[in-house]
Amino acid sequence: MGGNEIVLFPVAAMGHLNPMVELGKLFLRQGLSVTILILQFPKFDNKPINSYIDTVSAANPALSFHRLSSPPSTVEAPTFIHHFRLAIPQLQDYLSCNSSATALVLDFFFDDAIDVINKMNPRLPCYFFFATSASNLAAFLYLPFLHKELTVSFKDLGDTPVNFPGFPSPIPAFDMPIRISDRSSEAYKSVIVQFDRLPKSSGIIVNSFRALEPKALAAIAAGLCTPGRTMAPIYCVGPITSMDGQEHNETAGSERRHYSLTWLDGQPRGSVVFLCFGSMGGAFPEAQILEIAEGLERSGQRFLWVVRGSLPEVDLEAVLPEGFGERTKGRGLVVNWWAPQASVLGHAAVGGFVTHCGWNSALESIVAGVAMIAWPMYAEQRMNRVFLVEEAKIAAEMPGYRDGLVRSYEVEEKVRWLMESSGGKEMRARAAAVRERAKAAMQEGGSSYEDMVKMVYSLTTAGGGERPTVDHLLSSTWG
Ligand SMILES: O=c1ccn([C@@H]2O[C@H](COP(=O)(O)OP(=O)(O)O[C@H]3O[C@H](CO)[C@@H](O)[C@H](O)[C@H]3O)[C@@H](O)[C@H]2O)c(=O)[nH]1
Repeated sequence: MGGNEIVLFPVAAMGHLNPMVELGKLFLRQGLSVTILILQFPKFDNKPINSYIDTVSAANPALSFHRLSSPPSTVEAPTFIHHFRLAIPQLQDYLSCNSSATALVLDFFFDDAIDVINKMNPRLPCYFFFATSASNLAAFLYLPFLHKELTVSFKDLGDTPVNFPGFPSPIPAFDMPIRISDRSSEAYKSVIVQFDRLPKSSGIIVNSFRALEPKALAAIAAGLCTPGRTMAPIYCVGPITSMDGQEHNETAGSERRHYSLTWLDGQPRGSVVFLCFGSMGGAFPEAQILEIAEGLERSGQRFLWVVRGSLPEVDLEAVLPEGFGERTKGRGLVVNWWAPQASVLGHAAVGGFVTHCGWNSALESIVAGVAMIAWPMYAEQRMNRVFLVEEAKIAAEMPGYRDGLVRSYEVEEKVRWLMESSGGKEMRARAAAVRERAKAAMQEGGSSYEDMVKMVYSLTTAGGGERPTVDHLLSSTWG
């Protein structure tokens, strides 16, 4: 298969870049060559992204990163989608100068490119990588159809349950992403166009596994989400997670090991609640930081909490209640801005995870077999909350997240419930069982493995030739 170059184009933000880099590594293991295009968006926090790329490049020299230069902006406050659109000519240039590219895998936010690429080179297969759940894919694929059925915006429907074929339970309209809550907005219109386009690709790669989301995958396969249309094949090859950028943190005794991991070494097995709210937002106002601190203190539980303020470095002394550090010494650790989350979740001392429900966080928790408390914040996270709480039943909802301020007693009660109650114990056992199903999917003969075989076959032979030999998909993350 050597010589086949797969070009990956992720959104250069951790939650999108990280899984696509992992996908690239899986392709490398199948004998394909891989180039990852990087287009930085000036408004993102690019420092951790650059250091992540440096670490990954050093550990995987065969993975080639190619940086596209930033196009000059033509609008005042560009979104990364505007920014990307302006860079499409650079993507075309790259592809026309690299005739060895045999397939292109685009982040699903870069749907605009497909029309241009199809015109430029109709023989180049173009796939999308869908960085969130298959259940969300089912819902979004149906959106262009629902649009014709509904006459009002989600924002005007309050808690009215909205049914999407394949989404395991109805979604309260309030829980649809804010970006698409107003049907007259540009963002909403572009999402309708986006999910009209995805089915026309050569395939959609989903970071999930079949045993986790059977209803969504069955509905998509039966055409219920795209009635009357041809639908691209779905390859469900996850959970793809990684500890990259964290590798040096793992080994006990390593000088560069993150201090949160060393601290966890001294905690009893399964005793610590980990709180972390993603890589893009997750910044709380001071009032919320105070409520969390008081709740954790009163809960009596052990905790490891990654605090994000509006600036990269929070003055912890100034924002935490006076004497908090002293009073929780030994049983609580507060980390500023960033901790190696996947490694933390994989540490035996961690027993629960309070999360913003970013899909990578959910998958990392599943891979670690850790139950969650769902505190969704933005993007599609409230939809993920519906799935994790109501369908998978490996998360419990943090009350109060809808009110804009979660109160200290809510934090206290929920954390205690997860760690001490029999209901919490059952949920933790369920999470451990889901981990085993995820692992089975990634092993030779498992569903994600088989989907990877099909995908590699489709990427490299365009439907002809032998069934490719594929290495199992398990990485070091699985321990
Ligand atoms: O202190 C931190 C914070 C984050 N992470 C890592 O950063 C990634 C975060 O990804 P995710 O949980 O998906 O959250 P976001 O970065 O917020 O991801 C965006 O992209 C996801 C995939 O589309 C969506 O599900 C989210 O809603 C959206 O906010 C994960 O790998 C974490 O391990 C760390 O290692 N340490």
